[in-house]
Amino acid sequence: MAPFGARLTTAVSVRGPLCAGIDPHPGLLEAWGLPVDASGLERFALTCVEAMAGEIAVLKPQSAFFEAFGSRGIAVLERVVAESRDAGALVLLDVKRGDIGSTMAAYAQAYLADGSPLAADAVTLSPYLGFGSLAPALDLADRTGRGVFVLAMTSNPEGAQVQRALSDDRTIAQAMVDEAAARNAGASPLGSTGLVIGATVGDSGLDLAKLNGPILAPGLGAQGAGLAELRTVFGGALRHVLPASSRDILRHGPDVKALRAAALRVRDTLPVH
Ligand SMILES: O=C(O)c1cc(=O)[nH]c(=O)n1[C@@H]1O[C@H](COP(=O)(O)O)[C@@H](O)[C@H]1O
Repeated sequence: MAPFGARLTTAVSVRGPLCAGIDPHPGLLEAWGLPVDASGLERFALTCVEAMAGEIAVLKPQSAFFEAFGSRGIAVLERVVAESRDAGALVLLDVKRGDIGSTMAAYAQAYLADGSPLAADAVTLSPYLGFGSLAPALDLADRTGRGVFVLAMTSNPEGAQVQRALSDDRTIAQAMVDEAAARNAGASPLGSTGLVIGATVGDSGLDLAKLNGPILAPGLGAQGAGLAELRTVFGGALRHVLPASSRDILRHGPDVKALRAAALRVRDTLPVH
């Protein structure tokens, strides 16, 4: 497989820069008239795939909502990953994993190894056990043409306690940016070590000039961010940003056409890269 950074660049140039989240909140299942059980989860998630996987560049299923239903939920997640990819979308599996290196290698096998039932195109990772602890996942992703999005500055206000703390005159978040930049140095058109920076964080103080990698920007819609906030947070780095929205799109279901139209509407408000 070609490197993730290259595949993402192509997908965004063809389909536009939106990452649509598949977050089957129990409240959304109810709002769609579905039972809050594994069968409702399946209907919800596969409706999202039917509506969006043929049109949207990146789909981001949030693993927790599937795990909540145990093994039947995980089976649904496997189908979401496979069917979304079959329809041409890239799948970013939102698992926010981070562990000591030897265990991280097992998470890497689960999500980034060829042939694993849950292998996606990319995953979200948490570097707050130390960026270096993620090496087994970053290395495997590089070997298999997959990508990672490492949490740098998250959209929740509590994140600032850790992420904006200073260490050696730079914020912890900037240290994560610099680590990712080192991994991406020399890659063309774009490296495969991405970052997560919330669209809601305001003035981040981050220097993104050398990142040379994709930036996932959740917080669009339900968390209050729009185009103006994206411009404030990212300025000149906006061309590498993949804005993400979940609930603000999903509330338009269960009608497939209405859901698809909502996703396309959001996509078409975003700046073309
Ligand atoms: O990694 C993420 O996707 C993520 C990081 C972050 O800083 N903030 C954030 O909201 N997210 C995820 O993005 C999605 C946001 O959903 P909505 O607020 O419904 O658009 C959820 O799945 C969150 O877990």
